[in-house]
Amino acid sequence: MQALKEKLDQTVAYIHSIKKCSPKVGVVLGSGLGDFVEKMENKTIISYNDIPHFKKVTVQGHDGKLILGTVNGVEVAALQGRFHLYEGHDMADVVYPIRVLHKLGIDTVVLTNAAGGVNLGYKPGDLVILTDQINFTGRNPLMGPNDESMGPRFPDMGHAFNQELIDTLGKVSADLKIKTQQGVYMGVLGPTYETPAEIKMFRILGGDVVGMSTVHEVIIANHIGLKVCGISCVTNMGAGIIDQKLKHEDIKDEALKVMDNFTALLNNAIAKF
Ligand SMILES: O=P(O)(O)O[C@@H]1C[C@H](O)[C@@H](CO)O1
Ligand code: HPA
Repeated sequence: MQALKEKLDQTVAYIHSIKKCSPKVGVVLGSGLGDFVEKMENKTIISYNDIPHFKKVTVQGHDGKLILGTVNGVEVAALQGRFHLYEGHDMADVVYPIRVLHKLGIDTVVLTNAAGGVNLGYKPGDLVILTDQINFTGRNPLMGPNDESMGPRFPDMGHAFNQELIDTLGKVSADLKIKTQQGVYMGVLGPTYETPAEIKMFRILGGDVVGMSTVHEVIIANHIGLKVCGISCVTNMGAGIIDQKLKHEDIKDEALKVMDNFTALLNNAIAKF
């Protein structure tokens, strides 16, 4: 098997052959949240299909493009779409884009997703600044031999989401009068949505939102020393809270409805990161 470092070198060499760049902030855009890139400036767009060692995107609402550009003068690399374990990808492929962003030079990553509301005080359309996570997938991307040059064998996860970034997001949302919540992301494998009993259990366990991504990206980003923050868009209430049949199409549409607030929050926060 080709060594990870060699693969990363090839991927980054390809990206630099299209555009020399040194982004400060990386953004991963979850289901239905890809339109964030509309407001980016000086854009270079690269399809995942052309990027060596990137997999194919299979989930609707994930365009599969890397957008290099600027946001309020800050150099940003935005990933329009991600890979999920439930698609059948290997864990190494799921977290590979985070490694690529790191190798491109970012020091901060913003992980975004569509999620179900578990906290009964939330409602669809809420933006949730993530304060912590529960990895309920039973899988960890750091299983296997550890490369000490990338990070420690036993990474501390006591501050997985960076407090300064959380504070900045909170302050920017208050200044913009955009209502946000703060809460804990419960990461599951999917692809089934939850049963009402599972949602009830997640609430008891301390989850505020539930989704099928993000937790492994957070682990890798912490391992390699990135500053991490996360925003969930509550696209639906978790199963059993209201009588609603969950469909991915509706989830995408719901995410689109909050795009203006989501973009304003993120654009203004990035300028202060
Ligand atoms: O990539 P994210 O976490 O935004 O995608 C969510 C979780 C599932 O992939 C899908 C379910 O509708 O949307
Ligand atoms: O209710 C949900 N459960 C899991 N993942 C999700 N992604 C959006 N909504 C949900």
